[in-house]
Amino acid sequence: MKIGIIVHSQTGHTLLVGERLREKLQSDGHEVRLMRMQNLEKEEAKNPTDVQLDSLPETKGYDALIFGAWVQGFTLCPGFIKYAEQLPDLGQASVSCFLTQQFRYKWMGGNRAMSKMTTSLETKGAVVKSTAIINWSHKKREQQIEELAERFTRQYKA
Ligand SMILES: Cc1cc2nc3c(=O)[nH]c(=O)nc-3n(C[C@H](O)[C@H](O)[C@H](O)COP(=O)(O)O)c2cc1C
Repeated sequence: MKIGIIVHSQTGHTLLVGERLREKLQSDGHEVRLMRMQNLEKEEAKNPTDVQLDSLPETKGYDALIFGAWVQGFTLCPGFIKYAEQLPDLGQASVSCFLTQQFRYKWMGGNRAMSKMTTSLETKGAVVKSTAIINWSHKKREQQIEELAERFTRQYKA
């Protein structure tokens, strides 16, 4: 399958998870494109309207899409909200989502951010199949990333 992984990553954590996922998907025989976007200038803007993105990755032309973003101020980073708002209709596409966050527990912003992330994509017609949250300071972070790559990859037929 042709799979697009689209991540918003400011300092590189979410990108790194995207890279791990790409490796796993590729080793299963998929054709994968990983696309990263970042905020320009006001890097930690709190309001999506104040965010300027360096790119708007294309969602067309893939058999499956995976989105990644991060937790900012106990909710979804505004850069991803801004990106999701401008997306075209995703036409019932099955998508998967993941988040990274610094804190060890998902209830410290992760769950709330994931709920926003899935809603923002569902508003565009997507059907969210799988979700995952990586807690960056958790001692089992490596295991979390491996589990994510394994579980997400299992959904697709090579
Ligand atoms: C302004 C700001 C606010 C943040 N707020 C939270 C938060 O509420 N909860 C949390 O767990 N991590 C928080 N973080 C940490 C990031 O979610 C974490 O470092 C994430 O992995 C960054 O992803 P990136 O490296 O892909 O940009 C915050 C980071 C920044 C810069």
